[in-house]
Amino acid sequence: MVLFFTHVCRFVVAMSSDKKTLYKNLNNKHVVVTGGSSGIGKAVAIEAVKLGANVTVIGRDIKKLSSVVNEMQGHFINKEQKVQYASLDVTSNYNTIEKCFSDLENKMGTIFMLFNCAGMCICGKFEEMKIDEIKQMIDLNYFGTAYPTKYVLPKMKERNEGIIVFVSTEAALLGIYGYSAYGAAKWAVRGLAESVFMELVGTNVRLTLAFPPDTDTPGFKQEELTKPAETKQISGSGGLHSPSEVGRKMLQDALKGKCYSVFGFSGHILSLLYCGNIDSVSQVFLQIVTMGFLRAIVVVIMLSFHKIVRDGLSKKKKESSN
Ligand SMILES: NC(=O)C1=CN([C@@H]2O[C@H](COP(=O)(O)OP(=O)(O)OC[C@H]3O[C@@H](n4cnc5c(N)ncnc54)[C@H](OP(=O)(O)O)[C@@H]3O)[C@@H](O)[C@H]2O)C=CC1
Ligand SMILES: CCCCCCCCCCCCCCCC(=O)[C@@H](N)CO
Repeated sequence: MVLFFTHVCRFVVAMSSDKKTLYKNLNNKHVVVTGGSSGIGKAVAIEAVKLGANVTVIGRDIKKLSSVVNEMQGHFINKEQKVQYASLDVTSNYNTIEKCFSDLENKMGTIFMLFNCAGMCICGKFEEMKIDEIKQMIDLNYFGTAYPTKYVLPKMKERNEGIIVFVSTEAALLGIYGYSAYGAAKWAVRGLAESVFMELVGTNVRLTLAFPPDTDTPGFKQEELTKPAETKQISGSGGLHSPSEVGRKMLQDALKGKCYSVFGFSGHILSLLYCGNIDSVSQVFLQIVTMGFLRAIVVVIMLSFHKIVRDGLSKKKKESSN
């Protein structure tokens, strides 16, 4: 029985990740990575350099940016390759974003790929979040993705080529305790992607929506400091992944023109169940045949998450009565 289940799972993962690569290298192509100075974005930037791309990394802190530029130079695969950074707060108003992106294109050519990796998570129960934090989550995670995308999208459509990547989270496939303000912003990113998918039908422009699980980045280490115990326990069940593994997979999926990029077992299962756009015939087939069964499994998992929350409540009650 266990063996059968393992084989079925392997088959499911293999089927849901089959697709051919549209672009084998990125020679002479300009790739922009927001949040490219740390964590997942930095891993993506380095992988893109290894494929021959000219890469721009965007962030606020110039020290971090210039150190990544140095690191990227160490991975050049041809003499013509160029890298640069731009210090930009992606929560700025649209005019500022537009000006910065237009300067970048003047310096390094039209943008072929945009990775929206700038983002962060402030955890906590919704009623305990500061008003500023709730707004910051939307400004950074949603508008910080929507505005750069608004800039590149019409140009890509005009040239009829280009790839955009949105970085959401597994916590936008399932509502999770402690990820309320952050999760909502990442659900908005997912919502934007789902509509843009249909607006791209009939064009060669591609959008990839990524759902990373916990990933061991500087941002993750920071968020762990204030993360509620319940959130740690629930989120941890998706495992802890390395930024290079997540960055590489994200880039590969984007180069395949996939709508979705997921990581690990939990990501594959959740994406089958919470399906949106059509990625491949085999994936749709799998969704149709596994839907009921997977729903049952995820309900059991969700009930175990509810138990974690209930246990937390009784622990806090006990502590306050002592
Ligand atoms: N790590 C994880 O567990 C997961 C992360 N994600 C998402 O992946 C993305 C990357 O996360 P991760 O690598 O962990 O984060 P890091 O904190 O390690 O890196 C974040 C990057 O974004 C930049 N950034 C932050 N705020 C701004 C801003 N206002 N304007 C421009 N750049 C900004 C940072 O540079 P600087 O501070 O100098 O501006 C840095 O380069 C985020 O969207 C995150 O929500 C999703 C699921 C899991
Ligand atoms: C067999 C079926 C498997 C289903 C298991 C469900 C597991 C749910 C795991 C949710 C993980 C959420 C990670 C959020 C990471 C994130 O966004 C933050 N680290 C922000 O930086």
